[in-house]
Amino acid sequence: MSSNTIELEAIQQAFETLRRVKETFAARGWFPATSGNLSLRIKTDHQDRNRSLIAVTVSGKDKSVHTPTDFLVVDLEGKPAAASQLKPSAETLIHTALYQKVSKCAAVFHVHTVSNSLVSELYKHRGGVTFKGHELIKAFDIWEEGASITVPIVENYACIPTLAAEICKVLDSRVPGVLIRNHGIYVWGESEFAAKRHLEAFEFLFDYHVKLLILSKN
Ligand SMILES: CSC[C@@H](O)[C@@H](O)C(=O)COP(=O)(O)O
Ligand SMILES: [Zn+2]
Repeated sequence: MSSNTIELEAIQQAFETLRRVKETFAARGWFPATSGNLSLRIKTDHQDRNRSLIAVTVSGKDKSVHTPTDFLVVDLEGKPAAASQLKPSAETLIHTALYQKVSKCAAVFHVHTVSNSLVSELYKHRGGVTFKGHELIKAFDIWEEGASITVPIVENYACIPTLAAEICKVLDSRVPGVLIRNHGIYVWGESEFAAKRHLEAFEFLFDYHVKLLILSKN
């Protein structure tokens, strides 16, 4: 089999995986008003990380609808790997920055939810939000009893290279996610499975926290 055929198959596989993730998250209402974006590192036969290709969602589409043009391939600079009319996510440079900065990063997911936005607004002044003693912290592969994690929060800069740089400044190797104030969350993992598990755990913690705050006010 030629390396072109292998690469083509890897691209198709990545698109299919992203399609399944997109469908699952859309069913949960995690892509309101065309927001959110997803990417996956494409497994190719070459080992050079700097030559990696990334499958990413096309910008501005209704992510609850399945079409033949929902994804495209970009390089680590965020440039389309082949001539295309399709526009990669406006936030592609955040994805590419994470693939370059986080070791073994293989998938990056971004969603806007009411709970992640509320938590980001409530705790931005502290630079992060801390969760302690939750069973679901184990989803981040942290197993000590009573463990705590702090999810960093950055300002929502309109300039994407600035936003990407700010995210890279606050990375914590134990915590695979960063909140952006009144915007959403970026989450990653060593596989699509791990990134999805991480995102579900973060969203559980945010929902729990917001509901606890409401209940404690009554
Ligand atoms: C329509 S609001 C959301 C966008 O501004 C952006 O934050 C977002 O998440 C989606 O952008 P996209 O270019 O579709 O990947
Ligand atoms: Zn966004």
